[in-house]
Amino acid sequence: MNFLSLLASRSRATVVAALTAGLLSGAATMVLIAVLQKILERLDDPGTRLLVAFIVAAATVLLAGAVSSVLLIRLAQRTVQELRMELCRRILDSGMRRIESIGTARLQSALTDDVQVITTAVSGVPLLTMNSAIVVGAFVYIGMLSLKMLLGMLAVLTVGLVLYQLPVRRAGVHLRRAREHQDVMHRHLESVTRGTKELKLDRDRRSAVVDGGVGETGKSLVRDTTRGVALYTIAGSWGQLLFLASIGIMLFAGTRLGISTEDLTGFTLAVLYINTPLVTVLNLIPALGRAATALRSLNSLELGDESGLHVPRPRRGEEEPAGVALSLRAAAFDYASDTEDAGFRVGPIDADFTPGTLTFVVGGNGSGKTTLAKMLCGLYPPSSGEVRVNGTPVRDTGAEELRERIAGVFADVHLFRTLPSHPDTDDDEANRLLSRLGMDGKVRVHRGEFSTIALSTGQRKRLALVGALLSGRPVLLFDEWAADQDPEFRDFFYTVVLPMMREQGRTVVAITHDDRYFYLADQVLKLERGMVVEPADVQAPVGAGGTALPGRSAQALHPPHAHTP
Ligand SMILES: Nc1ncnc2c1ncn2[C@@H]1O[C@H](COP(=O)(O)OP(=O)(O)OP(=O)(O)O)[C@@H](O)[C@H]1O
Repeated sequence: MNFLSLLASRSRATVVAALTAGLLSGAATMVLIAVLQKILERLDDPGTRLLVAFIVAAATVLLAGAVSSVLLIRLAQRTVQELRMELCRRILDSGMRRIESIGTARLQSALTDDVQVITTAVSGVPLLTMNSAIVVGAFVYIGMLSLKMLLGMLAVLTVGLVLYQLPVRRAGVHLRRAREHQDVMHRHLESVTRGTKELKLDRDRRSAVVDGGVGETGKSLVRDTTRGVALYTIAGSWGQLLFLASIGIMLFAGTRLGISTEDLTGFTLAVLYINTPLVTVLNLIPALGRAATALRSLNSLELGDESGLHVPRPRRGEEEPAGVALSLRAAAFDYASDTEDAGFRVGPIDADFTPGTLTFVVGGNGSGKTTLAKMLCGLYPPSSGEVRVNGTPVRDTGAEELRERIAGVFADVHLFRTLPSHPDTDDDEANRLLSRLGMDGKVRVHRGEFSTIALSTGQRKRLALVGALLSGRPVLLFDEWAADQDPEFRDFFYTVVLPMMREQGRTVVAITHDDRYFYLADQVLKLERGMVVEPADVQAPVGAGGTALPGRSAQALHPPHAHTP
């Protein structure tokens, strides 16, 4: 995707119409200069015909230019908006690993800085087109006056363009470097916004991030941006200088070359007339250079390629069993290593997760629990082996087919203000659930939207749980949901919520470290260094049957029944 094809790809018809109007404006410019020249030759009595010609030519220059600009302004603004939407879609269409390896700082930078730079350049396109048309029109006029003058002009311009390339190339190098500094800058800024608490507590680190990180990167960013833009400006001034020099050369050498005084007047008039449009065009070139760098940077993200996972959904609309069984068959996921060492492998794992069962995935930190969950959800395609949905390999159905059956609450959950849309969900049901989770008086749901999400970490997770339960998805996955909950709600989660979901025929998978509840599970998958190992005997603790909170029976919860999308 380059800058012009970006515009042209949106609406060819608009581009063609805008260019036609631009060309008309350029042609009218040519006529206008010719008319001006004729008027200058007969200043004592220009006559009505010249007056009418002047009015028509001037009106056409302005009107055609305005039409071209308006068409391009609309197109430019729509292009930027579509670019932003496309970028969001492509990010969400990309494989999780790709997103993780790009990192949030770079994605943020793409969605804000790059799109902003492109917006600036795209907004300049109408001016650029209109003024370029005027410049081209004037050139054609010069050619019509005298081929010698046009050739002389083109010779000067060719030398100018060749020399123009030198600073422009160098400017490109600086702008590309500046773009890289910008990514680093976003990483530092992310530390400031996400690590505020830690930075407030640690003066040395604060100084390292602010002075060393933001400060030093900022210096490099300022240096390379300034050099890049300055070089473009110098190149622009050089172009303008050559243009003016061509007037001097023509005026001094023109008569010796056999060019008439009238033609030389016309030439001077044309060159002076296009001086302002030319300066405008040359001033817009740095913005185009920056936009080209931003586009290259967007292209280098290589988004939207979830290899092997994007296949049509052949089973849409067909009858399916209410429950969804997931299974892993020799499924393994390999993390490539950044260093010389071998990366980390989770698997190969064979496991079944059947409807109406509760599986606990347990193991030490870094043993591979979350990775297994991501494979099971279709977020990570297995490096080898397969994930199956109701016995059909995901590779045959597409990961989307799997993902649409799962509601997950991950350890680093992002809470949306709105509940997942589900036909059976109503506000009352959501509010009943909120009340069961001790959130009444704090949060209400109105028209599917939480009244607030400015809550504690544990409370936000309760809201995410409400969303998952109301989603009606047949598979539920919780990654250490209870870790942030107080003992009362932790107990409620394990002894009421999870068994209730199981009773409804859902396939429930919970990653946990809470060994006192392991006895509640139908199966416990224990991971060690990426492999499933035999768990130690899981015993029901004394009095385990009485752990449900008084008055909070499974029946009192009333979440909707599992359904297939
Ligand atoms: N984004 C990543 N890039 C590279 N390697 C990773 C990444 N995430 C995890 N790993 C590797 O995979 C291993 C397992 O990570 P995973 O998050 O699955 O562990 P976990 O059992 O969920 O740990 P925890 O209990 O701490 O959440 C890690 O030890 C690490 O070596």
